[in-house]
Amino acid sequence: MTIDVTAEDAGARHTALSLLSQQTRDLIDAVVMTDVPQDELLAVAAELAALTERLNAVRRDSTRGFDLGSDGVPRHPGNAVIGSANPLALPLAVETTPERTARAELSFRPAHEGPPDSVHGGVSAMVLDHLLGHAAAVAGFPGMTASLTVHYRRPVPYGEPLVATAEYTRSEGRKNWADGRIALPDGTPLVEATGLFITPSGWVTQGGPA
Ligand SMILES: CCCCC/C=C\C/C=C\C/C=C\C/C=C\CCCC(=O)SCCNC(=O)CCNC(=O)[C@H](O)C(C)(C)COP(=O)(O)OP(=O)(O)OC[C@H]1O[C@@H](n2cnc3c(N)ncnc32)[C@H](O)[C@@H]1OP(=O)(O)O
Repeated sequence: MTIDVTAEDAGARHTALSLLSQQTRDLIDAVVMTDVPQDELLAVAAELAALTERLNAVRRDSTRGFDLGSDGVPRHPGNAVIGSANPLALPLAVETTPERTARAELSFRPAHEGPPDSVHGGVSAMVLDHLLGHAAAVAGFPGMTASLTVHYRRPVPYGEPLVATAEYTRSEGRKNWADGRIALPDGTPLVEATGLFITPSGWVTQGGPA
């Protein structure tokens, strides 16, 4: 079966994909938290296998594209952190200032658990990696993460409102740095990070990632 997706309204299709992704996030959390009997687990697994088959009826050859706007803001529906069409993404809704900052309100979910009752350190690092890179990009310096230094100050709770912030700090040639943190709403820092984002030489002449 083939479907000409270009014939569909792109906005409506994106809305539908976002809805499917959100439903899948809810499903993931339900799987992590469920306590239904074993027979029911097996029955749901069989239904899910059938649903997966329906989605696989028409598959893309490559993942959804990445687009960096002239404002430095990435548009990337398949992204693992911000992608509205990626069930693994929170998704993070990032607010920016053109000068150098990025900010997002977020709440982690049970599926992000690492130590008991708190968020896996790798998940926190992933969020900060993205947000720091975002801050560098809106400052005019998009780049690939070369290094990320993370300091874990306090356990990060899931299911509670948190705030992530990042700020571009400086550049040396193609090397660009940003700092950021995940904090409680009252400003108490939980995780702090510094990242080095290197603009690949090809991007300098092309004006951004292809
Ligand atoms: C939405 C995210 C999509 C992914 C990113 C795409 C676009 C980004 C643009 C905007 C997006 C906005 C927000 C989000 C942005 C980012 C968030 C997450 C991004 C990622 O998730 S990204 C995946 C993980 N990331 C990689 O997959 C990198 C693999 N790697 C490479 O692609 C190369 O390795 C590269 C490009 C890093 C450097 O390559 P290169 O050839 O340009 O560098 P070169 O060797 O010329 O060195 C030049 C100078 O940097 C120093 N230097 C080099 N590497 C260093 C290191 N690691 N540590 C410390 N210093 C280093 C040298 O010592 C020299 O220093 P000096 O000039 O002083 O001698």
